Amino acid sequence: MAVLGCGSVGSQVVRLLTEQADDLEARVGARLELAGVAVRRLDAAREVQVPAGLLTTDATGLVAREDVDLVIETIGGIEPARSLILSAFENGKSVVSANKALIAEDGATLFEAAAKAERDFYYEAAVAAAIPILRPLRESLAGDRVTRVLGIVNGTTNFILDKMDTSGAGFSDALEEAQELGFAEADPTADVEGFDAAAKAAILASLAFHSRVTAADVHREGITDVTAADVASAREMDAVVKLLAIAELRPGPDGGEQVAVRVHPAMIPRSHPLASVRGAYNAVFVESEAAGQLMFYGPGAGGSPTASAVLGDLVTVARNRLADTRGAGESAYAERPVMSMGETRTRYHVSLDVDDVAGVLASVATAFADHGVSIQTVRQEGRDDDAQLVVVSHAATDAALSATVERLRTMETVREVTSVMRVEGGDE
Ligand SMILES: NC(=O)C1=CN([C@@H]2O[C@H](COP(=O)(O)OP(=O)(O)OC[C@H]3O[C@@H](n4cnc5c(N)ncnc54)[C@H](OP(=O)(O)O)[C@@H]3O)[C@@H](O)[C@H]2O)C=CC1
Ligand SMILES: N[C@@H](CC=O)C(=O)O
Repeated sequence: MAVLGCGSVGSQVVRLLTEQADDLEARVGARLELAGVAVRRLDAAREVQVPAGLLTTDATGLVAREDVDLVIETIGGIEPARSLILSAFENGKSVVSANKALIAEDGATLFEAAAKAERDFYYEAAVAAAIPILRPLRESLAGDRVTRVLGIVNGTTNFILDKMDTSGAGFSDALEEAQELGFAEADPTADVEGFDAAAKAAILASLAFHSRVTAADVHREGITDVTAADVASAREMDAVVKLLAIAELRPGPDGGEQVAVRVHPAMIPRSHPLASVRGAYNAVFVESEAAGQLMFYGPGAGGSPTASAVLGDLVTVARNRLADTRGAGESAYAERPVMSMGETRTRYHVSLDVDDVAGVLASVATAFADHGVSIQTVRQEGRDDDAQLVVVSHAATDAALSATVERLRTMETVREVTSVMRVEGGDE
């Protein structure tokens, strides 16, 4: 067996493989021998003592070795991870990976290579780290019909939004604290701009709906524009702001079904199970026809939790290898089109700075009505120069809401559209 990468995740994989070698042998039925650990720099400080002579910078050579039949990829990113995984399959090895970015971008190539080589490709760690969610979607719920997946799948952004909610802090201060505590990376772009969650959403949607969904199909908005005022406004509604990954089956225009996938901040009622997911934790809420509502909760990041999921996959792959069989693979796909964001329906919370004059409420209501967006509630906050209207709509398409907002921006009585946020959960 070979481990590629020995960073946060790879080092914990190596640690568990070493510390639990006897238990793993008992569970698998054969000793899992570590043949090598590929890294970029031999002299880098490591969180784990790698057994002497196992570190190498020749990942390609390691993958091709005859005494390696399982490869664990924890390098991350697109290249060289993709070439190394493809090379592993070409050389007849099975692969376990934690690489959400690669699977969301080009999973199809990897699944086809695994199928052609008749080898396993498992990647439970790629979404929500320690939380078993991909196996339940692929196997446990394979006989049911999943209709919706709603997840908090990024620990960094959940920590930041939770901090903003509990302390009233603004985004920058909460991010700074997340970085000081080691939750957010020095370059937090992938997390706060929603790229990480979008990759996970693509993988969840693919498995939940047996469709091919890539990261490019996911509508993505991050949390950098979420303000302390948005969070306070959510609190007024007894709601909380979360970065949600949402994948759902929706009726398409031709009577068929489409897959709608998106990542954006949204207000959800505090009574919703996802509202109580605090700090850097993750949770995935699944709705299916027969089972009803299921929730999967736990640590969604970190070396050790992620290594737990990697090792789980490793045991499955090793058992399959011994039995000379392979898992179900990813071959059976329905061709469901991806719905454009404009057609996606949700509720909206719109805050406006307005002139405090007679008729302003009616003119704002008319702008919504003219675009077919039904209003659930309107409230005025403040007076005179400080007047604000907060409008919460019933479910409407994104296109209709965007057109409404454009109209509001042209109205003389509307000084500024200060915030537009989606509302999930509760009545449509
Ligand atoms: N960290 C987390 O909480 C989670 C991570 N993941 C996924 O796990 C994977 C690994 O993440 P993480 O451990 O955090 O990443 P790190 O950056 O901590 O580690 C990456 C490792 O890959 C090695 N590496 C980089 N380039 C090469 C190369 N060309 N050849 C050989 N080795 C190379 C690095 O070597 P060197 O040490 O010498 O620089 C390093 O050991 C990613 O796909 C990530 O998305 C999934 C869930 C959670
Ligand atoms: N950066 C991610 C960790 C890995 O998936 C997060 O913050 O959740």
